[in-house]
Amino acid sequence: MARDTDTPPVVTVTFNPAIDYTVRTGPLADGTVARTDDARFDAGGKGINVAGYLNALDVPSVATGLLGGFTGSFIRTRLDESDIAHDFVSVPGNTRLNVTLSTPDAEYKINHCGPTVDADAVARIVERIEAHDPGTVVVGGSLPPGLDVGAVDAIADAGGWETVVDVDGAALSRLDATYAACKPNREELHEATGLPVDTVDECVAAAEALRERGYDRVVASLGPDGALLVSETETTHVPAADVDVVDTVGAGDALLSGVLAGWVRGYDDEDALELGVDVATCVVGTAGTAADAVADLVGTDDYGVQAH
Ligand SMILES: O=P(O)(O)OC[C@@]1(O)O[C@H](CO)[C@@H](O)[C@@H]1O
Repeated sequence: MARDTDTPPVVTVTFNPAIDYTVRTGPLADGTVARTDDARFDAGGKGINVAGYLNALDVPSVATGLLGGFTGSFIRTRLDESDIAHDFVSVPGNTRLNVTLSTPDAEYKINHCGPTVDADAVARIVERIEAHDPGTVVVGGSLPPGLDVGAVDAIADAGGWETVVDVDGAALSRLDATYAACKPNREELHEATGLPVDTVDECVAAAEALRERGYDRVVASLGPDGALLVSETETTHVPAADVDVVDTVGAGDALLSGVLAGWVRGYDDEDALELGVDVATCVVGTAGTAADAVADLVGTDDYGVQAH
C-alpha cells in the first residue's frame, strides 16, 4: 500500500527508551547454567515500539525522545535499518537495557530505571516535535530519574497537536493536561482510579471514571479478556483472539498502534479497536516486539484496512 504523504505524521515520544533483550530458555534451576541460542535484541521503549508498528502499518511516524551511550547508538542503528524515521535528543549516560526471560513456567521482566536526565531535555524534545508538525503525539513509557509527570503535561500543552499517553497508572492519576486518549492495561486502570477491575463491566466503569479526569477516549488492554475502547458516545469490547502466546513484549503498544492507525485512516472506534487487537495478536504470537511480523499483516486478510 502506498504511504500517504499528505497525512501529518504521528510523533512518538519515548523519554526512557530501552534495548529489549528477549531470551527463552528451558527450566531454570538455582546454581545451574541455563544455555540457549534463542535470544534477540530489539530497539524498544513504548513510543519507539508504537513508531515501529505504525511504520509497519504504513502510517507516517517519527520517533523522538532521549538516547545516550552505546545502547542509544544501537537503537539509532536499528531504527535506520528498519526505515523508522527518528529525531532523538542526545543525553549523557547509557540508555537502559530491559530483559524479558521466558521459561516454560513463567515470563520474567526486568526493567532498568534508565539514566538520570536533566529537566531541560523536555524543551529540546518539544523543539524536535514542532519540527515535524504532527497531528498526534504519543507519549509512551516510564520517566527516567530527573523527570516527573510534568514532562508529559509539558508535551501535551506545548502545541496544537492531540496527545495520546501510555504511561503507568500512578502517572495517569496525576496528569493535568487534556488528552485525546490514554491506554492503560487492567492493573493501570485500577491504579489510576482505585476501582475494581475483576470483570469487563468493572473495567468499563473504571475507564469511564478515567475519562472524567481529562482523557477523551480510553483504550484498555485486558489481556485474555481482549480490549476496550470507551469514548463519550460508545463503549466497544473486542475479545482476545485464540493465539499461542510466545511472549507479551510490546502487546499493549501494538494494540494502541492498530487503534491509532485505524483512527488516522478514518475508521470508527469499533473497527479501529478490531485492527488494534489484530496487531496485538500478531505481536504476542511472535518473539520480541516483532514489528517485522506486523509488516507481514499488511496485504493479508487479517489487516483490517483491506476490508474498508
Ligand atoms: O519501563 P517502561 O518504560 O514502563 O516500559 C518499557 C518497556 O517494557 O515497554 C515496552 C513494551 O511495552 C518495551 O519495549 C520496554 O522495555
